[in-house]
Amino acid sequence: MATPHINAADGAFAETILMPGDPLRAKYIAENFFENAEEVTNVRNMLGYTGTYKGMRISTMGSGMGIPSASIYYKELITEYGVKNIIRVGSCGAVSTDVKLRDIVIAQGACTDSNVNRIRFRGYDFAAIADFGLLEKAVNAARAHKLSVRVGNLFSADLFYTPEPEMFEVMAKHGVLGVDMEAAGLYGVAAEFGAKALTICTVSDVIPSGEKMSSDDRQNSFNEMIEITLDSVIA
Ligand SMILES: O=P(O)(O)O[C@H]1O[C@H](CO)[C@@H](O)[C@H]1O
Ligand SMILES: O=c1cc[nH]c(=O)[nH]1
Repeated sequence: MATPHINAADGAFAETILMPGDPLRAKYIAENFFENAEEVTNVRNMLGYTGTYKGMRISTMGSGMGIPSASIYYKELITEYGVKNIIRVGSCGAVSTDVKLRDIVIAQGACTDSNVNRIRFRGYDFAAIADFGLLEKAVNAARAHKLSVRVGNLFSADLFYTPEPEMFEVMAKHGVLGVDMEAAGLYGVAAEFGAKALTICTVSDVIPSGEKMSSDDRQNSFNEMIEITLDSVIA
């Protein structure tokens, strides 16, 4: 039922939902990839839509930026709307020049400087990992599209503007592929409330070289990632 943050009717969401941080990317996904898309929620302009993709009922909704915002929507979608599979379709910053602008990164796991998973896991370190079935299907869909993807660790940061930029080198040394702000929180919420989760990101900037996409590109140009994701969920 409706919550303080989601004003959709009961049953308004499909079991599988694609969640970018940006609500206008959710609108773009609904308008350009779904058939019969209908807006189902708009509290705070955090837009959500349900339609079909190749005959399968599917939803998309923005999560906002950062683990605290996104965790509210992830949790309510699971516990109040029966959502079973959440796939974050985000952007990330590469921490090494081996990872290029527009590369697609699938987060098998996510490190973080956020305390949320320690709060929910009684102070211990929770290994924030993707659902293997969703991950495997996404990799297979990328192969079918003849697109190479990077699979590995992201780092979900609380601060976009970090006071500790030297950490990017430490991350690169440890094989982290990029920085986002939600994946580790999504994996923690999914584990706590019994849903499946995956994060797929397109590299929107390369931190060591300073290359970056415009906000318009981040909103409207992630078609390859969206196609892989949608084809993986109908597989
Ligand atoms: O493009 P989205 O999905 O919002 O993801 C990334 O972009 C935002 C920061 O600019 C953060 O939410 C980060 O995780
Ligand atoms: O969270 C993010 C997303 C894109 N680029 C970054 O540097 N950080």
